[in-house]
Amino acid sequence: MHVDIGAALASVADPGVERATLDDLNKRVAAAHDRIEQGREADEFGYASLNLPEATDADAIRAAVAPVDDADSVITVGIGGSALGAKTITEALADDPGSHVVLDNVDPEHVRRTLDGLSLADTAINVVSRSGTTAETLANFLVVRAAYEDRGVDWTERIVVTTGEDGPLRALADQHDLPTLPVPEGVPGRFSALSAVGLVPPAILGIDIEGLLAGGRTAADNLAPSLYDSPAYAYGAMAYALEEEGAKVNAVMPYAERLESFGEWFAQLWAESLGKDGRGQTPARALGATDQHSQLQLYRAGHRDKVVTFVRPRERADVAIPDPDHEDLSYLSGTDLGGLIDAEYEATVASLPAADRPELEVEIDRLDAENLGELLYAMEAACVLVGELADVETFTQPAVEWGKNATRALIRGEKTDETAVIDKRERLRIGETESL
Ligand SMILES: O=P(O)(O)OC[C@H]1O[C@](O)(CO)[C@@H](O)[C@@H]1O
Repeated sequence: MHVDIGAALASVADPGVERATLDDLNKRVAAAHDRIEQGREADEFGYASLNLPEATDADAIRAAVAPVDDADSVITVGIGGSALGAKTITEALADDPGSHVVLDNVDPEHVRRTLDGLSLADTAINVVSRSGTTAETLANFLVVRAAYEDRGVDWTERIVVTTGEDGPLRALADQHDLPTLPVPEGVPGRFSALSAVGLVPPAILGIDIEGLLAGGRTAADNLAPSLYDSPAYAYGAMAYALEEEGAKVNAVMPYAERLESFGEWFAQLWAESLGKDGRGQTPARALGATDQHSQLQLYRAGHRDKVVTFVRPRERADVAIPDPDHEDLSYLSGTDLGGLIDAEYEATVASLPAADRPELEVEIDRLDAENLGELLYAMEAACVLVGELADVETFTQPAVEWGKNATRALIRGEKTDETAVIDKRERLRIGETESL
């Protein structure tokens, strides 16, 4: 994996980072690296995330999924970091990405349609919740369990549960003596892709989880006291410096359909870790080449408050473009789709500095287990570095609790501080809808 930060230097971009500023920042990168390494050595809460490639027991995961690894499909019931890592990995690496469906929302129509579309006898259930209490996950699990029972499929024979030591999900697993895996100690969900939290569906679907962990180890080995020696820290330091210069939005634009969910995973990692104390880059999700025809106008000519992060695998599949039978399409003759998307990548990447806008490039050799594991780990390490440089609480997410408390009160019909806010919310309704 390599990162190219040249097009975000102030010499070519606004906002941009002066080389001297970056060199000064590198002194703080060295100190942050020491703090991170100290946290890793002590397996400190949060920093333990960066020990997963060594700490994760791939054999234990394979043993836990053995009873269900003949399944044609997997349904993951989880949300946030308990779903996005597995979703990213299977979308990128599964022979059939459609063999992993993820219920990470409680939209009744979507849940019903998803369950109706599955042969439950051939589908393994992967339930994941670090806390074991998340309402969406527990509600969806109860619905999934009832669907298995309604169709006469013994759900207790088709399930793996990954959860913490306490909570209703752990109690349920113990009650039914279900195969369980522990969530990694001291690792927030968004950092847990390279643990059982992210690796159970890949293991069931025959993906090389050992290769993912090896890639994570490669990225870990490449952490260094200088950003000029570490792709992960180069990315993190430049993203931080760009935010300081006004780049409040980080649009992640992978040029690979199978990395679309990577953008969703990155969004939680970046937003939930760094959105603290009135700061944090807003992660925008884009996809190349598609969003050249959608969001690129804004990235090139909108507010000077963005950096675009391009991600691409160098190796591409060969899909020939048949000779065109119209002279206006003669430019397509002799190339293939891989050549076309790479030309579009080069053109779009260059179009940002051509409009003196910053962009960062992250490149992997190919989309395989090792390279994806390296990419995931590197972005996690970059995020931890930004948290150190920004001096925020990278590993907690207190701001999400208000909504959870309000939801529980509304469901229970209780009057709380939160429901009082809901009741007196400022409204100015325009238009008519039928009142239910
Ligand atoms: O794994 P759990 O405890 O169900 O939490 C799911 C997600 O919800 C959050 O706690 C936010 O509410 C995320 O940090 C986490 O990934």
